[in-house]
Amino acid sequence: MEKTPSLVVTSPNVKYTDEYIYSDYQYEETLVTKNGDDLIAKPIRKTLSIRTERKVGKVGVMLVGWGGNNGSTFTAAVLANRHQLSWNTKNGQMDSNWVGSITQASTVRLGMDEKGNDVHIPMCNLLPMIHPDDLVIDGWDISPLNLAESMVRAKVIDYDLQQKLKKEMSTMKPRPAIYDPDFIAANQSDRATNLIRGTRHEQYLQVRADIKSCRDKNKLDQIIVLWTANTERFCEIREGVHDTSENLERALRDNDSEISPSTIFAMAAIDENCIYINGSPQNTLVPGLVQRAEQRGVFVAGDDFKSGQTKLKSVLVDFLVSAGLKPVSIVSYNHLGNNDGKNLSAPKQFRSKEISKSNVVDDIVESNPILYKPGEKPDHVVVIKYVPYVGDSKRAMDEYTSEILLHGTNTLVVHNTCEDSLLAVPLILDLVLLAHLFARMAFREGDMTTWSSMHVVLSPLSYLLKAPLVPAGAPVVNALFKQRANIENILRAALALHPNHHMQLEHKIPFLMSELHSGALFNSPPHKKQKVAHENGDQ
Ligand SMILES: NC(=O)c1ccc[n+]([C@@H]2O[C@H](COP(=O)([O-])OP(=O)(O)OC[C@H]3O[C@@H](n4cnc5c(N)ncnc54)[C@H](O)[C@@H]3O)[C@@H](O)[C@H]2O)c1
Ligand SMILES: O=P([O-])([O-])O[C@@H]1[C@@H](O)[C@H](O)[C@@H](O)[C@H](O)[C@@H]1O
Repeated sequence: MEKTPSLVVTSPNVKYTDEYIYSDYQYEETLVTKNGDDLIAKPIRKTLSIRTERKVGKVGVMLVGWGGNNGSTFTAAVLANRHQLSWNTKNGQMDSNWVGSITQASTVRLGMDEKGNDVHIPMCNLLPMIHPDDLVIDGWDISPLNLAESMVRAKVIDYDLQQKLKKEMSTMKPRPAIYDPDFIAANQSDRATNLIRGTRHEQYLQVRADIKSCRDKNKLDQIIVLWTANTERFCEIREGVHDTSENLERALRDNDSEISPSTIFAMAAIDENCIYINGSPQNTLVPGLVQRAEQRGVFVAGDDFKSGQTKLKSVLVDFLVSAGLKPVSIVSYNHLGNNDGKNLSAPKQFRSKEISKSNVVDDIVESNPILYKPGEKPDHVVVIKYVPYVGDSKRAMDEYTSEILLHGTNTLVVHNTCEDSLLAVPLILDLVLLAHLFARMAFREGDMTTWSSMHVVLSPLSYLLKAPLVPAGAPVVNALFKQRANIENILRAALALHPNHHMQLEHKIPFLMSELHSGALFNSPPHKKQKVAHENGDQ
């Protein structure tokens, strides 16, 4: 395999030590105030110091729902890439890859070369990240099947590749899990034979013990617990139960029936100092759990992988509205035949998914008061049907109708067929890698003496999630390219690189064009030092 480019930033504002990358970054924003009908814009600038831990350590990912289509496919993908497996199909020999992962298969514009052409770098080469091959995988499932049997059941991986993975995956067996028939569809009961018995508190203790045993057995530095089990119904948030960390803990000890399995897993993860990520739409991360995460400084993220139909929606609606066109009707239909679709065929579980799939246009619509009056929204319908025959091959059909000039209309129709798990699994990898990276970053301003981590609710992961969880009071952003720019620019800031502005003035302003073509631009000294980046490391 060709050597991927490594990156060194030569700037007076970047300092590399053995332990950290330090950057001094000029964070700029424009503050706007309203004065009657006038808008007053005031640019501000803050000099931040950013510190990124270079050591990645040995990391485990513990999947809740490990035996599912996503869990077994994720495991297959990690192993296939680790062993650089190739396999035969009717279309010839196929090689392993991570297509669909932004960290492994997408690039970031780094800058321009001496000819003024853009230079791009793989996202995973910007800052130290876990290598997928090094991930230790473990997890739980209410189904007792080992991972090879789960892979066969999922019918996602090509047959010949399955044969090459079976032996190793047959040694992987999901740990018994927490099952509560009140939270997932009744049609899941036949799988539920691999269970942790006892009260909710006893189950919580067992999950903590599982995490400890995984950590000790594999000598892990960090574990990320990720929910890719079935969609649960929303839990009813109750005062005195879900509202504070203390009440949640008491309610758990009292075996309160409104505490869901996913909330128990999340609480156990947080209490074991493990990052917790919710790949499903239910409201696992109740207020008391977020408070607990804040108290303990443990990172959480959610909800619901943004893999296909919704991801496209967060691009199409952004394109339409930013083009001054007015989406007025959005109908998203899909059918699929996997177990996820079977679980979603139950009304309460579908409702969880309907919510996460429906809110994705709100921020885009609210950004344009020219087109939409306050509170006005497009008609928006979400339909999901379970059709066993098609299996994991989701068939999505969308219709977008927009008003155009002089009340004309434009209707876009999209048909999208895909193996749903092959779209979701790269997102699982990216969620793990990026959550782990953001957890290794710290920030301070001016003469602050202590470093501060990001807020424990990792909203930069919104790009990967349908219904992004954000810190209290923070705005929810769903527009896909704003979300991606958020990730890119945070990674760039950690290297004291300014956001990509795409102005390309070196190709538009004659004197800059001359500097570029004469080579003067490339020979100019780096900009002046803004602040010493702790010359001797962390003090
Ligand atoms: N494209 C996608 O596949 C996609 C996109 C977005 C969200 N999701 C969500 O990801 C989740 C998994 O999707 P999937 O296709 O792998 O579904 P799946 O049904 O194949 O896998 C879910 C697994 O979770 C297990 N399970 C159920 N309840 C459990 C519990 N309490 N503890 C442990 N295990 C439990 C089931 O036995 C099953 O093996 C679903 O909630 C789905 O809505 C999937
Ligand atoms: O990611 P996306 O394609 O918008 O949404 C998908 C739904 O359309 C699908 O029916 C469901 O089974 C998946 O879990 C996923 O949530």
